[in-house]
This record gives sequence, C-alpha cells and structure tokens, in this order.
Amino acid sequence: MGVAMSEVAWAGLALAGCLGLWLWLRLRPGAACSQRRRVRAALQRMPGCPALPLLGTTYRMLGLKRRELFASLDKTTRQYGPVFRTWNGSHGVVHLSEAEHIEIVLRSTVNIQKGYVYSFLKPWLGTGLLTSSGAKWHSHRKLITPAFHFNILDSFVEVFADKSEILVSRLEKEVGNSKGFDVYPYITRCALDIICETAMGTEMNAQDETDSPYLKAVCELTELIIQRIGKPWLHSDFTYSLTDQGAKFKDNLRILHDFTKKVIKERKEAMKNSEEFNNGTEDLFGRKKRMVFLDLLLEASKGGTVLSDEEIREEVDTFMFGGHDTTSTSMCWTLYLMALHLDVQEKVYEEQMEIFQGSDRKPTMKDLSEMKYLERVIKESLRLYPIAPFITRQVTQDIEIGEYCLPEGSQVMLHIYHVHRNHKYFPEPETFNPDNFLPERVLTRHPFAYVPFSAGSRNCIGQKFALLEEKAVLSAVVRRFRLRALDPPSRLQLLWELVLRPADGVRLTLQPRSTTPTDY
Ligand code: HEM
Repeated sequence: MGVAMSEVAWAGLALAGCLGLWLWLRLRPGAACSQRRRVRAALQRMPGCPALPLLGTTYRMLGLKRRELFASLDKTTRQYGPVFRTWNGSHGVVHLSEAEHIEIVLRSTVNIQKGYVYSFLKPWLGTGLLTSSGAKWHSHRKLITPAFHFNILDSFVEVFADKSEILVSRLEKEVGNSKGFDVYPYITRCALDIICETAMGTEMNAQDETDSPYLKAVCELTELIIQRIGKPWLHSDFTYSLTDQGAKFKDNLRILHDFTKKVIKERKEAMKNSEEFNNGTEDLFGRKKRMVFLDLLLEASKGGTVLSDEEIREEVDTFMFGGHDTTSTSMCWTLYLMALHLDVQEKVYEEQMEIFQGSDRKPTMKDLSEMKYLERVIKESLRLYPIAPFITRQVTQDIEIGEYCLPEGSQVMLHIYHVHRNHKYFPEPETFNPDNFLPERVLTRHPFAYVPFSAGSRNCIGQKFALLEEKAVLSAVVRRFRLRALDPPSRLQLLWELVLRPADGVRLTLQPRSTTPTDY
C-alpha cells in the first residue's frame, strides 16, 4: 500500500483535473453537450438545494459520518417533497417517492438500465443480472428464471430447516445473557450457509466459525462502495485505484473473487468426474440430489457457447451478494420488531403452535405456506425497513412525471423507503402493524405503494426464495425462544450500505419457550 497517496492529495488533483474537464465539456459543442444542457434545464425547474460546480449537491454530505448519510437523505426528502433533484457531481438525479410516479418508471419497458452508481459494483459483480442491461440481461434473466421454479425452491426447504436448526443451537449460548447480545452476526452466518448450499452446492459452515474472511470482505467492500458514491473525486477508476480506499477495495475484491472461482472450479471438476453426479438422483455425498443454481449455469455453459467462465463467476458473485445480505438484514429487522412488539410475537408463536401442534419437527413447504401471519409480519418489517431503500435507473428515454420531464441522460432515484412511509397509502405510516397486509387492505392500496422487491421486468428474481427462507428461519427461532429487544426505535440509527441496516446491530435477550415467561 506504499504507493497509495492520501485521499486528500488525490481529491485535490482530481478536482483540478475535473475542473478542466468540466470547462471543456461546458464549452464543447456536440450532441452530448446538448443532452447535458437539456438535463440541466429540466432539473433547474425542480425543487432542490443549490448546486456547486463539480461537487453538485454532494457538498452537503461532506464531513458526514457513515451513520449520518441515511438521515441526511431522509431529511432532504422530507424538506423538498415527492419530486426533487440533486446533483452527484455532474450527474443530475431526480428523486421520486410517490407510488403514482414510481409506477411510471417501473412499468417502463425501455428505462430498465441501472443508474451509474451500479458501476461501482461492477469490479465485484461484473455485468451479472443485477448490473447488466440490454441483450445480456434479457438472455441471462431467461436462463436463470427456471432456477427459482417452485420445484427447485421446494427442494431447498430442507436446507433452510437444517441451517435454522444449527442457528438455534448456536443461539442457545445467549440464553440468560441479561445484558443482551447482537443477533446480527448469527443470522448473517446462517443466511450465508443457506445461499452457499442452495446456490453453489457448497457447505461453507460459516456457523461453525466466528470469523469468516468472506463475510468480512463483503462488509468492508459494501462500505467502501457507499463511501465512493458520495465522493465525486473518487468516481474515476484511475484516481480511486491510487488511494488507500482503492487499495483496500482491491484486497477485499481478491478475497471474494478467489472464493467464488475456487467453488466454481471444484463444482466443475466434480461434475466432470462423476457420472453419478450427472445422471443419478443422489449427490456426491449420497444425499437426494437437488439442482443448485451453479449447476444450472454450468449445464448451460457446456462447450462455452452460452456462458463463459467469467460470466458464470459474475452470476455466482451476484447471487452470493443478492442472496445473503438482503435476507439476513430483513430477518434481523423482523426479529427486532417482534422482540419489540410482544403481542405480535405471541400471535406468531400461536400460529406456529397450530401448524406444528407442539412438535419440533422441521417445516415442509406446506407448513411454510400456512404461515400467513408470519408472512404479514415479514412484509410489514420490509415496509418499515426496506432492505433496498433506494434504487436508481438511467433515463434512456424521456419520462413525463406530472408537470416535469425527466430527460434522457438524467438519473432517477426511486425512494422505496419513503413511499412505504407515506400516509397517503398507509394511514399510520410509522406504526408497526402487520394487519396492513390483510388481503382486503392490500387490494384497496395502490399496487406500487409497497415495492420492497421492486416491480416490473427488473424486479427481484429471488423474492420467493427470500420469503421461504425467512419463514423457515424465523419459525425455528420463535418456536424455541421468547425474544425481547433492548433498544427502542428512537435509539436506532439507520446505516445505508447498499442494504439498510441498523448501525449497531440488533440487541436482544432470549428466554427459552420451554420455561415460564419472566420479566427479564
Ligand atoms: C428480503 C430479501 C430481498 C430483497 C428486499 C430484495 C430486493 C431487491 C430489489 C429491490 C431489487 C431491484 C434492484 C434494482 O432495481 O436495482 C432486487 C433485484 C435482484 N435480486 Fe433481490 N432482494 C432480496 C433477496 C434476494 C435473493 C434471496 C436473491 C437471490 C437468491 C436476490 C437476487 C436478486 C437479483 C439477481 C436481482 C437483479 C434482478 C434483475 O435485474 O433481473 N434477491 N432485489
């Protein structure tokens, strides 16, 4: 890391360079320039705070701590209303937080290209399903969709149940710890084990070790990406690669890529070497064979005609990221809310008792489909704490939003967090109320007022997987323990790091269900 210059020095150099570039771009004639002028003119009509050359409106974020970023954007949104604009350096971003407006964007079959901020994910995920666009996205989405077919999900329920069993056995050691403990690492390791086995057919056994280098690298990398988004002078790949942050990013990237490459290589060799693996009904370890996501990709890439090795790596990294950080964070929020609202927790428990009649057997797909109340609780948690609070699109064709035009070349940011907390659609938006998801209420609500998994053609491909996994894990925890939260919502700080997390984790206390409740 000896060659890395300080971030401040590079910021100075990059600013000087950018100033020259900015002047050149402004004075230069041509199509790109006229598009920029159109964007500027259109965004000038929208409310928003004053912008500075080069920095745009990001100067408002300078000096903020990580945990102050989300609160700052929340405050700006409440100040400027349902349509406003910001400037992230030279990128004009229009922010929308009403269901009617979000619907226009998500229903579009043209404006499906992700916003420029996703380019900071590309060194890690390449152009996998989340970040790609155009023909590549279309063909990969078609290829991967069968991996989430009901029959395949059905075969995963056993994995969800096995990993949940390990989770509750690990949680036993926290029983009686009256000071409380952070449940977040336990849930994350469980979710990681689940995605590894279901997506790659690999046992990671993250629940057996407390220090997973993979997990540590994911956490550091996502934090670095968010920091980079808010600092326009780090947007250039060249500048970034010369900073300490860029060097740290590269180190973490190597850990993540080495891991996925190793898994793919091993699976490929196993596939090649074992006839039983290819034709039989049992896997290499004699268990009932299930089609994992990676097998589907390897199958499709035989002969290298459909998917190259690099494309497989990109998709595996995308699913490893998309498939564990999201569900683990969502489960933590649900646990927190149940631990805070004991009446809701008791109703969840009663439903479990009805389904399992006191037995501690593992759940089946049928059991999971009967957990209607738990499903409402999970959905309500995702309303209050959507894991992806904002998603962005590149506007590739003008969009009309009421009196405004979002011109081609601008970015649009959809505020899932704010539409979920809008009293137009949810009468008491700040109150946790699973009955918001009673079928009759859902029917009368605007269909785009609740979009935790996004909607339209680029919706979340893993949403059914996520709900099943969460039900299985949460069912196991609630059947075994009474939960109590230590922190009221007023003490929680929200951290926006690609996913929306509680800044200090989720502190709980546990009491076994087998004992009489105490006022612990
Ligand atoms: C509670 C859990 C989850 C939430 C809240 C969630 C949310 C989302 C959202 C909002 C998007 C749209 C992103 C955008 O437009 O930029 C998305 C896309 C995606 N999600 Fe999820 N997700 C969850 C779980 C999962 C799981 C378990 C997987 C995989 C196993 C997954 C894989 C993906 C992929 C690959 C995409 C990109 C789809 C495309 O563009 O075609 N997600 N997710």
